[in-house]
Amino acid sequence: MNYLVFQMDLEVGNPEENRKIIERWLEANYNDDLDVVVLPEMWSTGYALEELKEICKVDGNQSTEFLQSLAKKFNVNLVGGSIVVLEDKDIFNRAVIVNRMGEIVHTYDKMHLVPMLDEPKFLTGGLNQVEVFELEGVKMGVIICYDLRFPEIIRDLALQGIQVLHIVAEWPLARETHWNTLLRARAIENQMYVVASNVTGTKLGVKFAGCSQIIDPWGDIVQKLDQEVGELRATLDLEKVPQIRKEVPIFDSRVPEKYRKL
Ligand SMILES: NC(=O)CCC(=O)C(=O)O
Repeated sequence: MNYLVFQMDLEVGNPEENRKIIERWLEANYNDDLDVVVLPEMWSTGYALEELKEICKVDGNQSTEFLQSLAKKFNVNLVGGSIVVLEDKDIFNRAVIVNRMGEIVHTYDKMHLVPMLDEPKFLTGGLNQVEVFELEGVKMGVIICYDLRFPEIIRDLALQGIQVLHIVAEWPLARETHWNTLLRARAIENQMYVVASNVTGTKLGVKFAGCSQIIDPWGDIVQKLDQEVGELRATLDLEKVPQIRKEVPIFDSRVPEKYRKL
């Protein structure tokens, strides 16, 4: 499965410009045998939290429709990062997954809101549990940034059978060590591929970590960026998932009846 992951430097509060950045980037980096393209968290707006409601009202569904037309134009599946969506009075931070035909196959609203970035003041946490989606017959999951700190939901996805976990993020440089460590831990403890797209650059006084990366089910880093704008390009060898789960059979060794329900 051939992946292309964008590490983006976005324009805060400017969805139109960010759509142009993504389209130009994909035009420059596209190739015919691509299966999945991954974008970061809140790529259309960044953390323009005070303006989000107004942006949502003016911009409407344009970013969702953009993802759908992009997928069709380039004949590629999109883990389309996340975008903000206004529903009644609530703003959700929503990951959108689109297949090659431009059909939305899955959405996920960020469940855990980040106090350090003031999210609870402006956003509503997702109401639904995490669910699996399929692209090209492969079971996958997506979570959003701070969710990475909550292994419960990732185990939930692993037990639902995912082989690839996507993390779309705007993770600050101040906590870069946490980012790198938790991504790797999630790959090792769940024996699955982890594909992480983060932003880079300094926005509204926050420097973002970059460090987008792909980690295999053994915990080895397949590819990783530093702080530059750029992309990861890698082929995931999905045979590794059952191989490693056979070699170290943690899913067979689990004793859930002994675990306290938290
Ligand atoms: N955008 C985010 O969710 C940032 C998460 C973060 O800063 C952290 O977990 O630390």
